[in-house]
Amino acid sequence: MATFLETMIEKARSDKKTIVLPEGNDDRVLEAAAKIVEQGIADIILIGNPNEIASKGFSLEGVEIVDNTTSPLRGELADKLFELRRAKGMTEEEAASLMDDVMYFGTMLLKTGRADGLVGGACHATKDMLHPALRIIKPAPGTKTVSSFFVMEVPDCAYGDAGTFMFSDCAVCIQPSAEELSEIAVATAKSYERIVGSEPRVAMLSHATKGSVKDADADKVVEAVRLAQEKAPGYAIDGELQADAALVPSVGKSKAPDSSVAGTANVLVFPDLDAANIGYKLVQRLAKAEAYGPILQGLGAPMNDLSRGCSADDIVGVTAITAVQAQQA
Ligand SMILES: CC(C)(COP(=O)(O)OP(=O)(O)OC[C@H]1O[C@@H](n2cnc3c(N)ncnc32)[C@H](O)[C@@H]1OP(=O)(O)O)[C@@H](O)C(=O)NCCC(=O)NCCS
Ligand SMILES: CC(=O)OP(=O)(O)O
Repeated sequence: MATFLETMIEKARSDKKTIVLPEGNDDRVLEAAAKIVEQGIADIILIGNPNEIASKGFSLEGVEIVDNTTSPLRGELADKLFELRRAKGMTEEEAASLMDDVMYFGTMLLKTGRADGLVGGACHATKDMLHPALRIIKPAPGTKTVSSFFVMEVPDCAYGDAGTFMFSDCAVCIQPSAEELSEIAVATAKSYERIVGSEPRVAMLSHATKGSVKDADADKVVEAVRLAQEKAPGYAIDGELQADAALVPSVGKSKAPDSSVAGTANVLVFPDLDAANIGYKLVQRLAKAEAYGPILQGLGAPMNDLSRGCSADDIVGVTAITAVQAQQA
């Protein structure tokens, strides 16, 4: 059976999109760009200094290299950025100087339709790519809360969909309210359906299962479950569930016998960013899982982050997912 990544690569190839990789100064990004182009996954725009990139010796035939420090597009992109952000207090000088920032420059290539998606974050902290994403690309119409997910592929795992899961929100919302958590749950259910292609079973995680503990944190999840079920009655969404009750059929049956999700969850929604970010990194490192993401959901155009600990192959994977998101946009 094809792995998740093989499926994404095959889909990406079927209708090739153009993806910006803004961090042309990073060897892992150059290695990934060479692989992406060689495998026909996407057309790539690399941002960086062409001489420095050439000196690294990667096979980058067919890759468009744009130097943001000398590009003739700087003026046009700065003017457009100023127009977009002047009401929020940005000056013309600030917009012009942000063209030195590869994340802002790359985001403006996406905003002006020169690319279909962007993947960055190999050598930038998440907030450095979230700021241009949220300020320039902005939430898609009808979306209030932009959030993120990781696709986790856990080897030798009988839980979830034979070891495939989505974890959310591991990157964006620091301390989501019950309302925001319910939006995250519904958005991740939709993402699971669209990206993984099978039916989501969403567990909203807590340190309590079905009233076993009563406190403000557990209550927040209980309220989020109520709101999510109200917003999206067609999806299997349940909680509050502890992780073992969500994943393990026998524990689910004993702790939450009436739950439609307990013991079978493939989408895990964590109560806050601490739990989610720590949780995905533990599974990635201790269970040797592949972790693709963080993939942003709810943005007006596909723009995705990477962990600074990513490998070249992780960048290839996130680029393939971004290209598939661009096909679905
Ligand atoms: C996402 C994050 C950067 C936003 O920070 P912030 O201080 O709210 O950002 P700003 O106030 O500059 O907001 C920028 C814009 O985005 C909007 N925004 C912020 N978070 C948003 C969200 N989750 N969904 C939709 N819009 C959002 C704001 O309303 C604002 O819009 P406007 O300027 O057009 O009015 C912040 O929540 C954060 O740092 N998250 C954690 C990132 C991280 O370090 N993750 C851990 C490692 S992966
Ligand atoms: C998603 C994430 O945790 O990113 P980083 O490891 O770069 O902080």
